[in-house]
Amino acid sequence: MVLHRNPPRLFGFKSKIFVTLTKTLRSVRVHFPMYQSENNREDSERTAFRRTEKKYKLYYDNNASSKNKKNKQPKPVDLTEVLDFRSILECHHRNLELPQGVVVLQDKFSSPVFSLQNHPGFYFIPGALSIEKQCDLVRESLTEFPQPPNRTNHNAIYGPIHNLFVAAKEGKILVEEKSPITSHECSSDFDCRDGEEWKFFTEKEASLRKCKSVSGSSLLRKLRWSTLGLQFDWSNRNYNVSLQHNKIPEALCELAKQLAKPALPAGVEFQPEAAIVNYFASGDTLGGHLDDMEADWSKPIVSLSLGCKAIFLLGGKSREDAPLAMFLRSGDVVLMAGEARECFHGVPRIFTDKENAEIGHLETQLTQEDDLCFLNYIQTSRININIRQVF
Ligand SMILES: O=C(O)CCC(=O)C(=O)O
Ligand SMILES: [Fe+2]
Repeated sequence: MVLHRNPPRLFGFKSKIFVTLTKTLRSVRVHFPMYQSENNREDSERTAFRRTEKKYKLYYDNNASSKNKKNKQPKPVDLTEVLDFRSILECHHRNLELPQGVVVLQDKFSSPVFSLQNHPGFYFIPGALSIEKQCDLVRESLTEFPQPPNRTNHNAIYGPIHNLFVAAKEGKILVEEKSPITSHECSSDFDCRDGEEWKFFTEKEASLRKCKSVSGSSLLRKLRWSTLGLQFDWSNRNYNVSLQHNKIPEALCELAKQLAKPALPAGVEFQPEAAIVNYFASGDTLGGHLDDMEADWSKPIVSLSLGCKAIFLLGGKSREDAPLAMFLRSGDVVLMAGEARECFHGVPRIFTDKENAEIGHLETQLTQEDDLCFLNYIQTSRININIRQVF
């Protein structure tokens, strides 16, 4: 599944208009399934960025004898060209050597900060987040961050959903109920669902209601994004300051301010105002895009990785520039500021198999009874939190 952040109803009658609109935008941050269709091979290989995405994307071996997807083997991928900042860090610790084009910024920081000669404004901090911090952020990303008034990809269909993670854990079912709410009472245009209201019920209660329903666990699996702080309106591609919102939680704000420092001149402080939390399951990708809706590009985007290992592609200012592939592991932090903000980037692959996911440290930490549900989720998922200053 390709990560898409537009309200799904746009795939209905509005889809043609929306496709035309998005094609005219300079940066299409969203990849639509129809753009990437396997039937449309030419299109998927059109640019250098697309070709590299295709190289690393998850494909299954067609020749595998079993038709059962669970037993299908992923096609092997050549990972020899993927930059690995963890081994660069280990090597640097051993003998202070660095590969050509990689620069180390500061060593007094507990984790060194790497930058790339060819990509000014891009910074990589391997293992910047402690294991405890990673676990806290995984828990928060699943319980607190998707809570209303924060919006998620589910808002457009179901309206605000409270306590999705707990409901999924308890086997609850979301059921549609007709209510007297009328359109003019809705909080925003793109959130109106003409008198429908969805509520969680136990399986037994839901079966008695005979209404449209969907399981909490299926909704959790399909959770693609949530937004914190100022809310981003994906259909209009702007921050809609009139939407009700909470400030970014204090601890996340402080963390982002600290982490942003290497990308800012001394004395300039980062002001976190909005964040996007991306949830990836096996096979999910985030297509090449630019993040260009913020006013001041000298301020970094602070991007935190949690859970399964991923491949991140850092391209140039054109999709024709061949991107650099690098691994992103749980605890790694990326900063993109200045010129790097004009560079296309995306995530073509996450690794959910035991050998490649590299989440052993989370598995040893999340052992308490209460944590098993988080462990269960993160063993086959990746979460990315990227924090922005909007104005
Ligand atoms: O998942 C990632 O590491 C990158 C996310 C990203 O680029 C975005 O949300 O704009
Ligand atoms: Fe991005």
